[in-house]
Amino acid sequence: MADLESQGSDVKFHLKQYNFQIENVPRLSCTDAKAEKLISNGLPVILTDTKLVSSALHWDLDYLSENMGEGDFTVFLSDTNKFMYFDDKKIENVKDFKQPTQMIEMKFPEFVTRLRSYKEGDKRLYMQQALNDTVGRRIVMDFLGFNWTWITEQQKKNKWGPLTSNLLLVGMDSNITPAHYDEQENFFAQIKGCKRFLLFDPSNFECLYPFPVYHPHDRQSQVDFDNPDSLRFPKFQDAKAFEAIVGPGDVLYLPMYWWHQVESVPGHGTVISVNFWYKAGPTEKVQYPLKAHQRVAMTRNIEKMIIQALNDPTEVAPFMQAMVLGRYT
Ligand SMILES: CC1(C)c2ccccc2-c2ccc(C[C@@H](CC(=O)O)C(=O)C(=O)O)cc21
Ligand SMILES: [Zn+2]
Repeated sequence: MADLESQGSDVKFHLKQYNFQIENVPRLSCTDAKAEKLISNGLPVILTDTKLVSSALHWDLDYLSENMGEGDFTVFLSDTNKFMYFDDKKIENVKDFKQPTQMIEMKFPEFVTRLRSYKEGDKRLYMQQALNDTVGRRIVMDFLGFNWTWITEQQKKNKWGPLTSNLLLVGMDSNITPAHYDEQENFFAQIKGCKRFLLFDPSNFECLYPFPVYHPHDRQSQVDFDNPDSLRFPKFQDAKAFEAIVGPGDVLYLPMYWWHQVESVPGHGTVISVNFWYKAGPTEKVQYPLKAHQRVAMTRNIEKMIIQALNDPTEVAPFMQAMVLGRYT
């Protein structure tokens, strides 16, 4: 991908500014031993030459419109540029929960028409759809042309579990996926346009204040990065971000449990990506001190146990406070 810096600092200028510390994620060739080492240690790295999705670098809205077939595709609509994930199975746990986005199904050509007729004030769109067998045969050929040899080798070397899905993501530039973490390993392949990732090590758990596990926004940060509430979230300013800007052909290794906020860089038009989510491998044997992501997994299990035992979300906080305040504090 053309080096962003060579496109002058205007790209940097477009990027939103935050007041936490930001360092760069390394950009390396996938043949570089340092890259292998980072991946095996569960550290993020941008790989510049995997050819993982070279067979799809010609994808654009017209090509996809002609070849994505007759299926329905999942599109999220938002009144703002933020597309916050929510688990609809947990909505009943939170009184008057306000859904931040609307999910609708539509044919690909309709999605393209709406994208192209977008004007200020309209709802923004973000398509997020697992690639399935309803797609046309050209897309199947492109999909089969992915560098499965390389990625399957990575899966084996790092003892990951099975590939669970390939999400096709087609969005508008300036769309933002707010900070969250996933419980799967992720090779994120950029096909068209640029995306800026802000990544945070799982040890930033205390700085990013995730919603309760029973909340529809489980795994998402409660902090509004554009207007952080320093009274409720005093440690947010101590968060330590790693920035990764990916363009066509780049693949970002996004380790499981790493927080990420994803911004589609303005001025590059439609943004197309495909991610490769892998289940975790067999849980590594426990060594002390526990790794940050193991603490996160443990915290989640304890929250789930308490919620199940009390069977009432509103009782969870008083229960935990009674257990800890004045006894462990
Ligand atoms: C925001 C959106 C469309 C969405 C809405 C409702 C439910 C789920 C999702 C969902 C899941 C994954 C992504 C891709 C990526 C973020 C990005 O590229 O924007 C990312 O986070 C990852 O690959 O882990 C994006 C989305
Ligand atoms: Zn994610």
